[in-house]
Amino acid sequence: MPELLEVENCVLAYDDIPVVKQVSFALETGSIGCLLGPSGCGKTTLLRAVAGFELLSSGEIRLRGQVVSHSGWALPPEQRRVGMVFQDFALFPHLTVAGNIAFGLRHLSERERRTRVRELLELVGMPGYASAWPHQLSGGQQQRIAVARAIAPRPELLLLDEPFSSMDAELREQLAREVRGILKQEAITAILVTHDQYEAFAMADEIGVINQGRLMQWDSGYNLYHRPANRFVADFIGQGAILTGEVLNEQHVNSELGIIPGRIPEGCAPGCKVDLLVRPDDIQHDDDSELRARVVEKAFRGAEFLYTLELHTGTRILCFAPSHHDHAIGEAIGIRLEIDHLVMFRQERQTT
Ligand SMILES: Nc1ncnc2c1ncn2[C@@H]1O[C@H](COP(=O)(O)OP(=O)(O)OP(=O)(O)O)[C@@H](O)[C@H]1O
Repeated sequence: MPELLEVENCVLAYDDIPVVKQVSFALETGSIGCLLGPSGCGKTTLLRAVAGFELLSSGEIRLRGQVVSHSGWALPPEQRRVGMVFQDFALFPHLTVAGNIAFGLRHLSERERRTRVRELLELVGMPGYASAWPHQLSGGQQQRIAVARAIAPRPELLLLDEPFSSMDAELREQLAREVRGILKQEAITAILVTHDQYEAFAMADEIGVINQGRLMQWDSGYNLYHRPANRFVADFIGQGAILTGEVLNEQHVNSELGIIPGRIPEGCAPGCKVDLLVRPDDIQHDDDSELRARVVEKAFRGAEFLYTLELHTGTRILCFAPSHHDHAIGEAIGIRLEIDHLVMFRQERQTT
């Protein structure tokens, strides 16, 4: 059985300048994917191509195995059974909440329409709001109604373009989780576009990190954090420091933090220089450890402090410590490595 959506070797260009370069990924029915990347990386352009608003320079897009876009041709958006939710609340101000949700249901009888609107209001947790007007709703409520309106006609695929970006970080994550629950209940396949990794983690099953039009890695949030495919993903996802190391043998590397075991990148002989990714959770504060580092910055995070520590070499690393370990700036504290998988990349500049 084919995947619901297949994007294969897609290239998109504006004025002959490619902004999406050879991107391929696939989504199974019921799965939520995310295109994540910095501003201008091409994620909206790619989403618009999936919707049918942009023409491909080359490549192919298939829905249920049927080609809907290929070089220079696109099945029009209204023939794709694709729903969309945008960043700015696109509710019709002159229609009530019920009128907005019913907008795409004109093919149904009056009774069926009323039943579906009631069902969706329940689903988005706003059963008493049928006759409210959009301006009477909060931003989060408006976006919930926008989602209800988009999924009312049961699209095969729902596309969400930065739907929560005008909200503050906490509400954004909460709404992303809620909308995930709604989509999962209705078994709707969806693609979210965002530059916010926490929103992506809260909502998506699979995330594609894009940089300058190229897909760097398509993977679960867990793997992007713990097994980044390259330096860009390692820097973009989560926090951490990059240390320099030198390969000692097939299993060990020598670094500013001592000799550490890890999987040596392919083609790296002893003596090869590598970059090591060290996450804040890889470093444990331990008063009894001989390895010490100086506190240069600290940020209170409630249960924890995020310490920026300087090693004797001058390199800075990050460390979470329970907030009852309240150390002063300038103090040298004991640290211990607790690295499960050491992530390392071959340094690009070397020739050996
Ligand atoms: N209509 C257009 N004409 C010419 N260039 C465009 C057009 N739309 C987008 N671009 C360019 O294409 C590149 C990708 O834009 P796109 O909007 O897809 O990025 P994005 O990752 O969604 O960014 P953002 O998060 O800022 O919306 C950018 O360099 C942008 O300037």
